[in-house]
Amino acid sequence: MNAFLGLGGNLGDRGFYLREAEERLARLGVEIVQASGIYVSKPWGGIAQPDFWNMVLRVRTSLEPLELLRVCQDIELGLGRERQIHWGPRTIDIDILICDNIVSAGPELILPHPYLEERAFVLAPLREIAPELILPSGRPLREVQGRGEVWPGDGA
Ligand SMILES: Nc1ncnc2c1ncn2[C@@H]1O[C@H](COP(=O)(O)OP(=O)(O)OP(=O)(O)O)[C@@H](O)[C@H]1O
Ligand SMILES: Nc1nc2c(c(=O)[nH]1)N=C(CO)CN2
Repeated sequence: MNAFLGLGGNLGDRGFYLREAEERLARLGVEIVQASGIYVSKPWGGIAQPDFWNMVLRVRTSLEPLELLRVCQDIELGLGRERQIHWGPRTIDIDILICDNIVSAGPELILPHPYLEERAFVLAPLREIAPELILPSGRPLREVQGRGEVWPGDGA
């Protein structure tokens, strides 16, 4: 399965958590095919909190989508992610954005990610690594901006 993952965090050493999440994914059966640069973004969703660092990975894995979700959640927990406020601050969040052309609306996993087209902090790094991508809705990625302020960071 080919997939895109969205990573982000806004607590602690944000560069460390992004790098560490990438390394742990690779160790747990998720091959990193391509990684975007790191982007800095204003918090999306209306909660006052520190700026985020975000990036997107193109990955390949033999895991099923729900298995991939578990791996992502285990890494989040291992890196000190605590679920407190919905859309609130966190050390690391790993969202599954797209898995092949799988569409699912299960209780645990919604694919494609429901806010994919609304989040500039996801669309900007995705555009860097997949500029020709046609989004699951049929819209070309290059024409979709989403909402929110995002700019290329200077790396970790
Ligand atoms: N595509 C997906 N990727 C990751 N989690 C998902 C997805 N679809 C549904 N979920 C579910 O969302 C639940 C809440 O996830 P989480 O606490 O990371 O939300 P959030 O990061 O605050 O918000 P958001 O998912 O909008 O980024 C998870 O327990 C997971 O079961
Ligand atoms: N800029 C930005 N804003 C967010 C982010 C994020 O990763 N980046 N994640 C959220 C919860 O998933 C809520 N808001």
